[in-house]
Amino acid sequence: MHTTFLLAATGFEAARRIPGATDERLINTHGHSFRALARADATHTDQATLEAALATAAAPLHYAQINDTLADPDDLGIARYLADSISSPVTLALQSSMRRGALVDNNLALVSLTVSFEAAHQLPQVPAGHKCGRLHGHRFGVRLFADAARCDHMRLEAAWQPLFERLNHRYLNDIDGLDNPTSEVLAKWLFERLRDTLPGLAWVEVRETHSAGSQYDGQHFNIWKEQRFESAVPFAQDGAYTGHSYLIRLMLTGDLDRTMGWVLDFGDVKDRFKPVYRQLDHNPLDRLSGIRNGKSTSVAEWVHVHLAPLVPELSRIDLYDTAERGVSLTFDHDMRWPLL
Ligand SMILES: Nc1nc2c(c(=O)[nH]1)N=C([C@H](O)[C@H](O)COP(=O)(O)OP(=O)(O)OP(=O)(O)O)CN2
Repeated sequence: MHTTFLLAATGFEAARRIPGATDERLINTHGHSFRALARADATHTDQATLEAALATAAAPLHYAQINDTLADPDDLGIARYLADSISSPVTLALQSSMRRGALVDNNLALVSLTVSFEAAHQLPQVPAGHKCGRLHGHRFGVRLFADAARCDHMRLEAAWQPLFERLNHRYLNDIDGLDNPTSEVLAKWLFERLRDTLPGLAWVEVRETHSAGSQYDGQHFNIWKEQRFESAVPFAQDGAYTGHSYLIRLMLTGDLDRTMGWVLDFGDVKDRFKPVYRQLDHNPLDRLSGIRNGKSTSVAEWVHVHLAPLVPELSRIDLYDTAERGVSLTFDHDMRWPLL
């Protein structure tokens, strides 16, 4: 059993000022390229309706002064306005800048901070010859989510700063608690250090590479591995084909392997996906045996059928055919959120 969610994203350019903001820069009129991502249960709506509803909701804000439309023009106010403007229930994630965002989902309201640091590390437990056993490094992406009723962006920034100073331009293995610095261990390390200073901390994300990362919420670990495949799909009644560069995100939930310090090696996720990937990439999707049609929901379901026996930890599949449109199948209730 799984739940199918539809994903739609849009962007808008807008100005705003936030009277009384704790961040004084926001009191003056300023502008952003906003991005909104809506997710709706497919039993309540269809893709075209969701996309049209999101576009209609965002239209009054595009090239406008948000204060003319909204009494509460901060990220949370905008996210709530967009969510409330869509007739089906949606989870709405709003990004106002590279760093700051908000997420609303029924009664849940979160603020987010996206940051990064650069560091070197090596994984001492991996088998000989594994590339991650060598000294290497990353620009690690970090995203923090906290309850908006108890925390704001300024508190997130203030809590992050001392951790940034401890991590940036360091050899992670030298830091107490990070002798095996997998992204899971790092997410837990960050969560445990932020929990006491950051009221309402919900979860911490660590993006280790362009395609892989992990999340920790104090109890559960989720990891993800993304890949792209290039495929043809029919798009008209007469069967004419178009093509997409699909992005698939495989999310896994599980306990940490005590020795390895990870749920499953990102490389193993990629290897187990390989036989499925080969059938998708550079192929017409509607001709795959067992696929209902070329629609993204049927492609994601087909991937699930073929991959779940190979990856029992699989808890969610996100599949985007464009940057603005996708589906998300969740096999575990907790995976409704976090949204990526
Ligand atoms: N579950 C985890 N698996 C792996 C971790 C980790 O922290 N948790 N870390 C590594 C390596 O450090 C590596 O740098 C990242 O792995 P991977 O995604 O395999 O690397 P690439 O981006 O180079 O992968 P490609 O998809 O082949 O480009 C390994 N595993």
